[in-house]
Amino acid sequence: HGKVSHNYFLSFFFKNIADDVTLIDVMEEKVKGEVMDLQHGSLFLKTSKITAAKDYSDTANSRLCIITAGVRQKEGESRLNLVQRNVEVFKNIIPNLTKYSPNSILLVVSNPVDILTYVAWKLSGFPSHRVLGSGTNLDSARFRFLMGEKLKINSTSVHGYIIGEHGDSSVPVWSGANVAGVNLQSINPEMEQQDPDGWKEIHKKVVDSAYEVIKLKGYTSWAIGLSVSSLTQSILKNLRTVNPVSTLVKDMHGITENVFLSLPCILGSPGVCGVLRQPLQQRESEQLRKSAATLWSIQKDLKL
Ligand SMILES: O=C1N[C@](c2ccsc2)(c2cccc(Nc3ccc(F)cc3)n2)CC(O)=C1Sc1ccccc1Cl
Repeated sequence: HGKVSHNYFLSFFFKNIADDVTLIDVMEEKVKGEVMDLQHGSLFLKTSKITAAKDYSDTANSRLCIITAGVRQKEGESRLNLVQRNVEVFKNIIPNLTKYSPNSILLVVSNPVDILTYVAWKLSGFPSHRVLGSGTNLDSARFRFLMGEKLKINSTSVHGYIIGEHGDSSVPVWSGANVAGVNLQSINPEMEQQDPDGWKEIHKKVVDSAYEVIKLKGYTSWAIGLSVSSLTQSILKNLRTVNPVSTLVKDMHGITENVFLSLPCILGSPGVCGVLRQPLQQRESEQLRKSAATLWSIQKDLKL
């Protein structure tokens, strides 16, 4: 809602992700103005149809529905209270989207993303492979950027996954961090323990930099927009790339509840085509199970 959500998607238009984009927002005048302003740039874009929806019927037969709507966390508001307010917002959005696009894929970006992806799954009744959350895709992008800075190697060649719960409690999979298959752990085995070059510091910087951007500019838009654009491209073009996104992880890594957490997923036109079972250290799978329990303790009380 407001200026942030639409900034998310400028990268959409710059990267020719889709040829037909419909924006819908409770701020009807705002979205009408945004779309007009984008249409005036058509000469310079390759997105043939940009529409401001007057109502949900204008979103009919969408292949992919991206949900960025949500209320902002109030000063000192508990996460549970924020979630319940966002559940009310989703009770409006999800049934309307699925009524007009019953075969679409739902991609949730709104925070807290792992819980709201579960909420979208429950409210939509869709099979779990057609409901995913941006999850730790942004966390992992920042992680690869920071490792690339440290190694002076382009982040596209520095591989590494942050999995689990998006945000403060995310889990870096150090055993998988590598350049050209050369595991960073073998480059300096102590990185887990003494951590001479501050590798542990990198995961902390992933979290701290989120707060730093908020402090400096008040919100985040470009990195999340670009990271969601890349997920969208893989789905709409059936690229089958592997990305850390929030998916139903029940029966994986000893998790028994219906919760959504990020694991490496193969993304294509069906949605989540597969989930990679990474060998995790005891400590890593324990953190996933701890997050699963935390999310379930909130989810079980939600009135859906
Ligand atoms: O880059 C961000 N910015 C946000 C933000 C805030 C206002 S506008 C955008 C951010 C930044 C910092 C904290 C934070 N916390 C939060 C937790 C639960 C919510 F429901 C909403 C926000 N959110 C939203 C968000 O999730 C991110 S990524 C992020 C956040 C915290 C730790 C690590 C990462 Cl990789």
